[in-house]
Amino acid sequence: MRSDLFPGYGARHGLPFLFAHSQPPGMTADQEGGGDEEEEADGGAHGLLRRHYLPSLPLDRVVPGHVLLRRGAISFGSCAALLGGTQPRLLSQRRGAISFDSSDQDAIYVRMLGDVKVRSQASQRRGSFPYVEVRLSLGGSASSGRECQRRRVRRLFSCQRYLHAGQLLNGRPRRPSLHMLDKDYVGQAKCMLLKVENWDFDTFLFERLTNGNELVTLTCHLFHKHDLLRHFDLDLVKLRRFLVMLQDDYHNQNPFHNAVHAADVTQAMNCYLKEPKLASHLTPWDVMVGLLAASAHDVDHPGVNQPFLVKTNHHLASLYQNNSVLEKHHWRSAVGMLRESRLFDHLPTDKRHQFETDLGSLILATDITRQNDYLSSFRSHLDSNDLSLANVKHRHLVLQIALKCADICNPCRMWNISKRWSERVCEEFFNQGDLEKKYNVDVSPLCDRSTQNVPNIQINFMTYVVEPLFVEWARFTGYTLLSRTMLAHMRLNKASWCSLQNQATPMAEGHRSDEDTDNDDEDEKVQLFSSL
Ligand SMILES: Nc1ncnc2c1ncn2[C@@H]1O[C@@H]2COP(=O)(O)O[C@H]2[C@H]1O
Ligand SMILES: [Zn+2]
Repeated sequence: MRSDLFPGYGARHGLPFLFAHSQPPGMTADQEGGGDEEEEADGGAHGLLRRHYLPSLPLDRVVPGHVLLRRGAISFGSCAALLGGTQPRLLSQRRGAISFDSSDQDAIYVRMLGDVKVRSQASQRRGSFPYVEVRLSLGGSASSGRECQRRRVRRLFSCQRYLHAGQLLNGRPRRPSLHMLDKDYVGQAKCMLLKVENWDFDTFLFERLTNGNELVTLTCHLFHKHDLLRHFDLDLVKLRRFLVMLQDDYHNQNPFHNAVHAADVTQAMNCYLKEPKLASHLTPWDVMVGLLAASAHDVDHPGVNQPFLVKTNHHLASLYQNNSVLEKHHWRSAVGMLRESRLFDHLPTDKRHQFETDLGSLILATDITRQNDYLSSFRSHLDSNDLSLANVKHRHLVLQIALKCADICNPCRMWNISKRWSERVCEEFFNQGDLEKKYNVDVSPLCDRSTQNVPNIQINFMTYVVEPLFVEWARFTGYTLLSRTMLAHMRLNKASWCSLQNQATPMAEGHRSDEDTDNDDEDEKVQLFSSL
């Protein structure tokens, strides 16, 4: 690995934050940043206490007070800091933009990129690696500084966040050319919502018609439709505030893992919740957990996969011990936002905790590396015909499977929509591969654009990941029209990719992309995708 993958160096040279988080081997945090270290009497039985003052790196930033209070972000919002323990700036370690106390296990979550203040400065970009460069290029002019300051102030008025979701204030790129057409677009978006239960719902179009507010608009609509606001006595303002935060924390610049994907998965989840076999047993609680898990399941996704985070020693990988790293991060981020929004403040504590636990268990099920565990459990229940949906545990398993299906349902959409998702997901893989080459780390399977092609990736993904899951789902639903439609689309799409495969860029010699999969058993083929 090159030394410039490591912190300090990364931050100073404008390299991605993703790389600016750990220490070069053999170097302490203090050495790294030239920070001071001093010994203080703590006045207690411990005698002398060694404290590490964190260095101020060029890209370091002050964490504003309101951020300290919000979301329990890292240690600065975790119990130790809130209860008057260690001060954030005196914490024992730093990782990239953020300081944290590694001994504090109460942190709710760690933000991927730093804090809100920073994101509002680089309002056009979110995400890990292009991020620092954008910041640097914005850093120069006084007028841009003033504009950033203004934006930051406006952002504090959180009511504006939901009134003007998706625009200026929440850091999403403004979309050109709507202006006078806004009203027409809103009308058309409403029309689309009338058919929100149709499988041919086009989330890309919905994104345009809602001017980038697809996730907020769709989820709010579904909450109304399922009468969840009334049932749980929810405050609409708080719900919108939560959803705007959520939408805001998806990274628009990810070709695939962005808020449109979240909206797409939420729409699919709603279709599955409507399946008669399931719908008749679902409680409002199940519906609410299912919909919110779908909306939140990839929040703050950095556009690279877990192996990438592990091999670049990303702080999230160590925080979550290299295990379901991204999924845990999505879950904890969502919990942080839920708490900040106070959406469930009126519910009893045990209910709130129950909701957070259920949300986590659904989101963690989307970890594709665990696909076979869930699939075998589901299959064996179907084989023995012992699923009882009156049983809360069985219902929960079915909800997990439903969310898994929703997460990878893009190959089961109509060709013109499905193809766009396929191209986007491969673009994200290849972008990661480009980064890996650039920084001289192993290129992940399927991420090398010089040896892979889209049709081949799609055919394998459908054959070894999508089809086995949807076949079982169809069996569970009793081969409903929706299940048959999805399988039919998937098979047609696969045939289309097969015919396109012949025209695709030939693989480099010795690197046929199916080479790795030809002689392996199904499990290994799934694992190939699991590494994504
Ligand atoms: N069309 C697709 N082709 C290949 N991989 C996909 C496709 N759709 C989803 N995936 C992968 O499936 C994974 C499901 O979990 P993730 O959202 O973490 O990341 C997703 C992608 O890595
Ligand atoms: Zn997803």
